[in-house]
Amino acid sequence: MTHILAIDQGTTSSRAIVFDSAMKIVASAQQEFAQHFPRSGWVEHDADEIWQTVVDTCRDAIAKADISAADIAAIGITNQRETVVLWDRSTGEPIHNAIVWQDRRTAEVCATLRQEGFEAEVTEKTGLLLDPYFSSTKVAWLLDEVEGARERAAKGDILFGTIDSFLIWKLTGGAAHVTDATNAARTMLYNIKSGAWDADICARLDIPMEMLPEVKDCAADFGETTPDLFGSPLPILGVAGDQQAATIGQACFEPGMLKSTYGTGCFALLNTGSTPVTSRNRLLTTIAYQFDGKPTYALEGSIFIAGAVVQWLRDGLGVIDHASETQALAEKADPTQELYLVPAFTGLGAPHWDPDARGAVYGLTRSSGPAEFARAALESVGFQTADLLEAMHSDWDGATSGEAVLRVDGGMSASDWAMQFLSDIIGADVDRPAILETTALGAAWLAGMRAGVYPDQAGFAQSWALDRRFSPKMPSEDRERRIAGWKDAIGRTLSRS
Ligand SMILES: Nc1ncnc2c1ncn2[C@@H]1O[C@H](COP(=O)(O)OP(=O)(O)O)[C@@H](O)[C@H]1O
Ligand SMILES: O=P(O)(O)OC[C@H](O)CO
Repeated sequence: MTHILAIDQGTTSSRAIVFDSAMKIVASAQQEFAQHFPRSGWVEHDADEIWQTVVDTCRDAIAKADISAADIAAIGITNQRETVVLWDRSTGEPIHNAIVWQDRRTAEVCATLRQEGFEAEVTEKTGLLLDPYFSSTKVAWLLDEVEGARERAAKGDILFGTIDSFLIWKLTGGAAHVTDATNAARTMLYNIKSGAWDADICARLDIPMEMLPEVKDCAADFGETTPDLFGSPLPILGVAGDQQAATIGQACFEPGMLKSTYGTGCFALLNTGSTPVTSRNRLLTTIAYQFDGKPTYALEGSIFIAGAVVQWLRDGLGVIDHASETQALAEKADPTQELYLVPAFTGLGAPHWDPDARGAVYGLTRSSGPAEFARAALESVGFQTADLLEAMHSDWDGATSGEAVLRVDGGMSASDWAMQFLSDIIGADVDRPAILETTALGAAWLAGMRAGVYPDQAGFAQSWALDRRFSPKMPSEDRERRIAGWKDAIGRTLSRS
């Protein structure tokens, strides 16, 4: 029993990864599932389909690893956060499609609650902003729209959970209705300071507390899978939301340590230690991880478009066939042209939070072509990160102490060009680890540590290995000019400007 099975349930695909006793990946399986867009701005998933992809990929990964369930010491789960599932306690059937974190259907409700002055209380208690991104208003929407749901929820017959919670319910055959503190922290119903569901917020949104799961540490006993699923029962011993799992996988365990994950979007988390820091710059305060009942907090900045700007070059403009071609294009771009591409395709996230802004390109000349666009696209990710780090530094003194290093992961961190520009523009070292699967690694470590097969926190931190460090090379006057150019571009793009 030396292997660990990590389930990484993401927004577009489910993955299962088997790690061996040395925390090395031995096999993995991945399945995409359908995205449903019933109306403009609405995004749904079929939770049953997600469940099926999770079971299939787990079985597949176990088979590929050429082991049996009896060789697996524990399961760790990491998941897309905020997405809401409501299901029937007696049948385990979802009562509606899951409403995904990207879904904007509760924008008006949020605006009204904000006008009524509710945001201060929400931020004070949950560390979040009154935005449709988070779970709570989606839960309220479902209780309003599905006939009889609120009454049944009040009797405890309908349960709420984020994806981790729903998966655990299914994996354990309905034996456990639980979640972990990092997922709870994204619901906008959980008081991150007192560590409890907040009765006032639940009452204000008319959400019966009977439907909420029990909240546990990230490394805890979440239940055991039914024996029929994988051949023998497996304990679920680790759970964390995907961005928190990446923070853990990157071993950002000390205050001041910072990671940024570059997938479709980008999520940067700065460990601020045992005290929650309130942002003056509209960053989120969240729980990075929780052990022994003690939360460690983080400031989080979310950017909606990172790798997706590269997808746009491929699918929208058609100037590349593969994401990796951006490197060669950027290298041959005309150095005298300074294009600024603001990828506000779906509005701007932190620190601007402008849902109505739309994308723009500034500085075009007659000789601007694919190479200049590719370079501007990669640069936009660095500039957006610089905005987040500036906000973090202004929010928290600890962010500037010690050796400032940004640890990166996610698909886009494979781009050497983008990572060098990132280092140049933030003026700090950027470290890319040997294992880029940091999200799954984080979940696996939580479970393996709890099972006693993986090292403790200090030992795990020591095992973190560098692939490559990118250090700033850009002269400071160039950096200042480029940042000023970006700020000007952002200022022109904001819908309020
Ligand atoms: N070599 C590369 N250069 C630039 N961008 C890349 C490269 N490889 C992948 N990407 C981008 O990374 C993203 C995929 O990263 P991934 O971590 O798999 O994302 P997600 O988990 O959000 O689906 C895509 O948007 C893709 O455009
Ligand atoms: O599934 P991902 O990797 O796009 O991550 C989604 C985030 O958890 C949303 O907050």
